[in-house]
Amino acid sequence: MRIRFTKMQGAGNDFVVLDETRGLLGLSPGQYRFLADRHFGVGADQILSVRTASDPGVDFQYVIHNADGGEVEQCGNGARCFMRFVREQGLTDKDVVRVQTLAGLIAPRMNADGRVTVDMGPPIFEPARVPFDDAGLDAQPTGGWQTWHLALSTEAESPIVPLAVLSMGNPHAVQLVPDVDGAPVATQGPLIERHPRFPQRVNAGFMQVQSRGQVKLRVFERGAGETLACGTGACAAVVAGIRLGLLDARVDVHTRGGVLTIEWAGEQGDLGAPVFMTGPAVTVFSGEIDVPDEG
Ligand SMILES: N[C@@H](CCC[C@H](N)C(=O)O)C(=O)O
Repeated sequence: MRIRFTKMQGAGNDFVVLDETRGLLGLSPGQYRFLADRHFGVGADQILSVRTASDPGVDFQYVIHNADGGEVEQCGNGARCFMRFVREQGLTDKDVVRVQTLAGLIAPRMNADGRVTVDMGPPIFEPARVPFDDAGLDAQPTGGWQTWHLALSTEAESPIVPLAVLSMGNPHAVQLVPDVDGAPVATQGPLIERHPRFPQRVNAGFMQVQSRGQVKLRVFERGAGETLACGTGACAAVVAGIRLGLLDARVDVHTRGGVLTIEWAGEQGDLGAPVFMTGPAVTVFSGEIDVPDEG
């Protein structure tokens, strides 16, 4: 099957974007993996599918697959690219669109400077909804909130890591590190991603706080490995930092691929306040590719 695609990136987190508004392509997990493959396919951290929505008042449906072929609930950098895609392809002329995702409704807005701001909805803190299995674990009071001290393996010398656990529609575990460039992302990332306490696996964030308004962040993403940036990871890290008493309500997150600005008014009384994320969304190229049949 020959398909048209658009390659996009947001702060270096890269995507293959597919227009399925005129009909579903019916791709299998293996075919998503092929598109994401950097040697045999196009190459991407995630595949984004743009579909029509059935609910009145909702403009589009946005479906996300990780590079490993698994469907996931949410993708922040992808949401900004989604917005640029539907505008550039003439699928809408609206400045704000309402988009259905597996995690609920989000609302990307195109700014005059070309960046995109996304209302990502509220963070989720209840362990069962992350999902995170907290049975028998004691939360450690930390800076006005809590962290969970998890042994990363059953070996005697296993590191025990304090993690802030929350969901932005998808699961995140965030730890504070003194120096993000020297952080053990490659070694601890896969262990945290597949820790048995996270039944649907988890995205593992490593955050260095530089000031109350500036952090550096690296994320080992579930289903994709370390990426140059993770939008939901940036939202989760900032929300965690605010709840831990370390950050103000507006924070610039410096990733390896660019800067994302995250705003959350939750500590002013309403933990259900939405998180806003602003950052770049860039089209790289478009093309066609033959996707092998499976079987
Ligand atoms: N890169 C994304 C997150 C994509 C999904 C994530 N890997 C997961 O499995 O939850 C972002 O920008 O948020």
